[in-house]
Amino acid sequence: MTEAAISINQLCKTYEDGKKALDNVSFDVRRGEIFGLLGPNGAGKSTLINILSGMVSKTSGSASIWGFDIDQDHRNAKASIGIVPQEIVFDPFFTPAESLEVVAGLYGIKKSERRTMELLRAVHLDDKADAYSRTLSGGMKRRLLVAKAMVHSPPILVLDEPTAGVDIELRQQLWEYVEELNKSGVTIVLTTHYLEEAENLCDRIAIINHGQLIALKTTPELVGMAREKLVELTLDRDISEESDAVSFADDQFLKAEVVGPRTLAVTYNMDQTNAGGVMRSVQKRGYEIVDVTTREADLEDVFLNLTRKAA
Ligand SMILES: Nc1ncnc2c1ncn2[C@@H]1O[C@H](COP(=O)(O)OP(=O)(O)OP(=O)(O)O)[C@@H](O)[C@H]1O
Repeated sequence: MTEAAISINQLCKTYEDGKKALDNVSFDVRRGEIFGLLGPNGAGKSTLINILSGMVSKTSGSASIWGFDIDQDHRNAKASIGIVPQEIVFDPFFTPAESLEVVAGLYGIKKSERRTMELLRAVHLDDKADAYSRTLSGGMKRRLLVAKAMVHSPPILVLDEPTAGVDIELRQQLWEYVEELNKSGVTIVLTTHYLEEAENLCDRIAIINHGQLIALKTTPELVGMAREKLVELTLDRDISEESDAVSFADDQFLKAEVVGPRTLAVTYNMDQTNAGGVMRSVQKRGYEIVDVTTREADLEDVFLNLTRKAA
């Protein structure tokens, strides 16, 4: 049996003030995958990651990292994971090279086995090796954090909102590096608010909301859950009568909205009808259709639907 990279079992966390941040969460992250942990603000993502890193103590349940229980085999569990924190924390008086050397020292890595320059090159910071960290841009600081998390060559890298405040080009570079790491065998767990990034990068995605796991599926399965489609019709004349739009809504469509004087947006479920059905319904009321656009649901729609239902 191949062991999971991370195994989480009935994990609960209630903070001292009574706030229940995790409510009986169980799931596995498989070895070698890119796993996305999504959820709205305050869902419990950071709490979960902080429990794995040992920064927050759990209330009940269990978790193991690379087969090592976080309570019983704390040292090995910690050695198996590298965490890129949400907040930028670093010592402004160290250079990037020194920062990595300090971390390597903390992990007891021999000087001959350190990979300081290799890591800096990987995150495109080799030309800044000897600059003061305080002179680095926000994006550079974040990339330095990724390098710091990889100093002890852990088999799992966890990135908690790694691209918040990072511009598009740097985000792209960061993801390229993350994908390279993954290809070399590193299991990746990331939390992000950028659903598009999760959709492009992740093999599987878990969604948590109010401390509960509400979905865990492969990315295509999750996107496939979106059975809603939107068709926007431009008609030959103004949709003057309010009753026209309302009656479209009666035709088993999920929503019919007048979005412009001559434009009608209809949302329907692909299992119930199709764009042809929508157009027939409009034509039946005496309108000619001048233009049609359709939009497929994406991960964002699924995410909103699931979190709305669970609210
Ligand atoms: N130290 C704490 N004491 C009390 N409540 C806390 C503490 N840390 C977090 N919480 C609460 O627990 C819940 C989960 O927070 P958490 O930071 O894990 O969510 P999150 O999904 O990471 O959100 P975000 O995306 O905003 O970081 C929130 O309601 C939060 O206010």
